[in-house]
Amino acid sequence: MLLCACASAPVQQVSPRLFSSAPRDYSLPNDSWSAEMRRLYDQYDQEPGGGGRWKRLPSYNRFLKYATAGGQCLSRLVQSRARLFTRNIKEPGAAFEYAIFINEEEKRAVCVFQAGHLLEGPPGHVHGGAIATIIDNVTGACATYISGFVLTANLNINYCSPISLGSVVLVDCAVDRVEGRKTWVSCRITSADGSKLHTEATGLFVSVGVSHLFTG
Ligand SMILES: CCCCC/C=C\C/C=C\C/C=C\C/C=C\CCCC(=O)SCCNC(=O)CCNC(=O)[C@H](O)C(C)(C)COP(=O)(O)OP(=O)(O)OC[C@H]1O[C@@H](n2cnc3c(N)ncnc32)[C@H](O)[C@@H]1OP(=O)(O)O
Repeated sequence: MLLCACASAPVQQVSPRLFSSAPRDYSLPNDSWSAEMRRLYDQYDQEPGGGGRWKRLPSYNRFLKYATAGGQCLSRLVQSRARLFTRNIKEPGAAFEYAIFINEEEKRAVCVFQAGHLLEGPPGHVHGGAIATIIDNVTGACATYISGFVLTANLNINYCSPISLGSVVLVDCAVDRVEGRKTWVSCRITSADGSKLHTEATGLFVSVGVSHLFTG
């Protein structure tokens, strides 16, 4: 648990700045991307403000940047070293390469995901925990976009066929229902051409105030 003894600090005093002033956007193409990854990315990527159906979500390796105005609840050391799980390996292409696109009208999110060699589970294939991670990330982004700040309350996953290391797959999510604080999202991972089903999942996300993270 990362929260320290000062978890009872008044929430108003916790004003973490989101992202650094010039953060690297990890969702942009890099040299490790295969031609297939690039092709799918181009298929969904659209000009900002162009009125297209899909909007790419930028992706940074940290949520909180240590700022003098905030940080009462996490130690300076923890805050300065905290990194988003999916973006904490520096070598391009080694782990999670992905870009998430949101379709607000359809309440959908699609992620193009290239699974790197550090994600191995069964020989030559992606670890189930890594698959759960990308599902949590994409369904979480979809729920956040529709319902605001949420936490994952429940995730159910059926692993239908293994995903080869280095391959590119599509993670396709949709918000099924919103009821009060609860948002249900379903998800399918398929091969890039959609012909093969790798994984099916459903998630329940519960809306919380940011203060929930500091008060438990
Ligand atoms: C974390 C990153 C967020 C960053 C946000 C910033 C920017 C975002 C931008 C883009 C986002 C991009 C990507 C997203 C990235 C990553 C996503 C990762 C998300 C995670 O990795 S997140 C970590 C794992 N997650 C937890 O660490 C949660 C631990 N947990 C709790 O913090 C509480 O447990 C909580 C809050 C879930 C509920 O607690 P609570 O006290 O607020 O509410 P309560 O218990 O009353 O439940 C209210 C109603 O939900 C029902 N309910 C609750 N739990 C249920 C369950 N399991 N099954 C079925 N129903 C359930 C109740 O039955 C009731 O239903 P009803 O109202 O009908 O009675």
